[in-house]
Amino acid sequence: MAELRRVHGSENTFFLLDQTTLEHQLSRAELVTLTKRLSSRETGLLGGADGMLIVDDAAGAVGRMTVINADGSLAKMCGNGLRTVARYLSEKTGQQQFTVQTEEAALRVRHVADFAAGVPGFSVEISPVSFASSALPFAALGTDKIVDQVLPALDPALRFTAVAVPNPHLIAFVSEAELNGEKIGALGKKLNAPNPYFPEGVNVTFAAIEGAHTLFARTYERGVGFTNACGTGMAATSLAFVLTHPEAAALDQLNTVYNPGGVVQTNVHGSGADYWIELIGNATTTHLIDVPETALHQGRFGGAQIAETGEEAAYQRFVATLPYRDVIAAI
Ligand SMILES: N[C@H](CCC[C@H](N)C(=O)O)C(=O)O
Repeated sequence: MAELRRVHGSENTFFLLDQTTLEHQLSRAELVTLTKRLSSRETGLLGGADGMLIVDDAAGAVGRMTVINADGSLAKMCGNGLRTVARYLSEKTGQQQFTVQTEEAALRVRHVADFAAGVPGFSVEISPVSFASSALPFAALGTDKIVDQVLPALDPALRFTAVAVPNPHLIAFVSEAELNGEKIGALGKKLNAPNPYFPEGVNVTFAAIEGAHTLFARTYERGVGFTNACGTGMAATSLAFVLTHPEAAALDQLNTVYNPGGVVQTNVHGSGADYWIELIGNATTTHLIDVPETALHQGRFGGAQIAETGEEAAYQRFVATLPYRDVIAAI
């Protein structure tokens, strides 16, 4: 039997598979097929998911995380997912503070205080950060760097910031009303279909400034579509917040970022070419799932034995206490 876990950070939901526990590791092609089938919102397991997190061994780190989006594409990073992988590896090894190898970098993670009873918290490093057009990549927008800029090819009025952390993000600060408008969906679809501007796609985040150090963020994700939250998106948006709204945000200060699935805290550090962001939020395991290993190799999960952990009830009690329920209801 192999074990899958269903996990989430701010209800950005994944299946987690530790390849090191298998008799035979799944090939990349097998992982892609399994991810698409498990994640399907129509025919997937437990209502599908936003993708899959694969844990492997890594030299010089406690483990390696690979992220596969629901559509089978590879993601360079996943902030909400990394918190759940950090929790998994923390419980597996007994360590409270360590590094996890990701596609581009070994990132620091640590166990922090619970957000509420039954809602474990983890903090993860988001880096490396780049504004270079080659890092996202973007083209045909008449600029080498996008910081607080109107891009008429995309929208006549919004001011955009684009940053790789290292997965690609395009950010605009908008009114609360525009969080639930058509604009973010249309832009997300356009820039994640074949297009000359972001040839590899881009995660699109719209954020409303709710007050000093406080945002509400919504993301249309590359390889997925709308998600309840995007950790790297909220980290990238916090950096854009510091750079473009110095009256409301600053380096080395905690921000609170509400989202349709809950809330995280962020803290932007560094300067110039060397920013990094702390992302702090829940790391919740909702289900433990036993599946024969041979079935996983074939991309099947019929006959899976599923046990609920009870953590989702605790999480729901926690989010019921959060503000902005009206904003979420209107989305
Ligand atoms: N949800 C993730 C990001 C997934 C990134 C993916 N959609 C891409 O860049 O391809 C997060 O919490 O950071």
